[in-house]
Amino acid sequence: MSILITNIKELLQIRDEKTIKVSGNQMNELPTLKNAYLLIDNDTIVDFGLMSNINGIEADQILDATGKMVLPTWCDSHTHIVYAGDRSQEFVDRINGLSYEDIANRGGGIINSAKTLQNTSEDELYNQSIERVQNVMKLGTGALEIKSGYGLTPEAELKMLRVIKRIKQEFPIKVKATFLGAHALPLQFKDNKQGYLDQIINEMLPQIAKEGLAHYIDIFCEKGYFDLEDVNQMLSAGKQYNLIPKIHVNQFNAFGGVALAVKHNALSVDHLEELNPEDIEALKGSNTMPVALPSCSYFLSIPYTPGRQLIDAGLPLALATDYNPGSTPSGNMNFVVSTACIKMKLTPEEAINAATINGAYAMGIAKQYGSVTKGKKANLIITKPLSSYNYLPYAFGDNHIDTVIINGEII
Ligand SMILES: N=CN[C@@H](CCC(=O)O)C(=O)O
Ligand SMILES: [Zn+2]
Repeated sequence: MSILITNIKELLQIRDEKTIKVSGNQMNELPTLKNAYLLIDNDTIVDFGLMSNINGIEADQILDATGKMVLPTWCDSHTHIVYAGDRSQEFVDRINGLSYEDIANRGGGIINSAKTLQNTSEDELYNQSIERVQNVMKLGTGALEIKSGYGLTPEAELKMLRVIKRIKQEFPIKVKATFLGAHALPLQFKDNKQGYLDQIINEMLPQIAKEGLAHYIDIFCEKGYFDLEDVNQMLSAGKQYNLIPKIHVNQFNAFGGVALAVKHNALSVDHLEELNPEDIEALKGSNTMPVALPSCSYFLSIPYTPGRQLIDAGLPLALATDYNPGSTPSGNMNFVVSTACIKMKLTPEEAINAATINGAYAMGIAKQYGSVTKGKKANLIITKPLSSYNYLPYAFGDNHIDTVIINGEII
């Protein structure tokens, strides 16, 4: 099956196969082609160019993109999209004055979601999760990193990871799984943190490795959750099973987690709402991608990651949703891109780079996703007719998407 997209007003994010991330000033460059065509063969982008050179190209299906933009689908490198139930009551509690921390301290928060998930069957968890996956695909997301971490027992963590595996097998969207056993301390280990870490290391990790259920390992490095010593222990244990680190760090407090993650050669450091000059220094010259989650800042009314400062320091930046029931009940990457421009002062070029090629890098898939490149997967958004690509982040909250193609399939 081949698809030819013709008369594209502007084809965005065209790159050669060597570009796997963009940093600093390069982030403000978005290579494009005006009045273009693009040819898909099965699941792959095989050709693109100017309409004036289209002569003789044929295909099974023609899509006319007059007035429309075509760009790579979003790569959402940080989600918790597999969860059970919701926490809308906690949302109301926060409106009425409780803080996120107050709610966690009285047994709500992550522990609340874990309780619900433990009492939900694997099939039911799958059904609730795929509804969200189908929605984000329609919103233009073509790749998803998905974390465990709402199980907090060996059975429930494995249940989450098996659901992620099933999603990976059943849907055209690219999925990468991350094991986040160290997301919070379960109540039964309230006074025995090492006991829980031992359970992760001795019971969960070997089984996860045996079933090939995860690619990455994560830990919530935060006051009241897990400290630097725990991070060391967890990331070293993960390494024994070839799990690459991607960590939650600096959401509420900055105390050296970024440098430690870099020392462990983490693929990404995510959140960074609190950032010290030492953190920026630690990231310079590393292979670690800083990831901002602006919808989380929006929803919790916490500071936005100082993305401008990171980019101005010559660093790369990726954007992701953090889709989860507690701090970000939304998987809309279009909103993330708008919010990064409006609140973090990224330019549209920087935000699009951060949500495509750099997002792909932050989930280890940049060789096949994140740009319009011959040989890469045919994951594309065709917009409605737009005056320019600036209109995408500018007119926030509206749906500007006409068609989504994932793995060569029209969604
Ligand atoms: N910060 C830690 N984990 C999630 C949210 C956890 C929750 O409230 O359920 C996050 O990335 O924001
Ligand atoms: Zn998260």
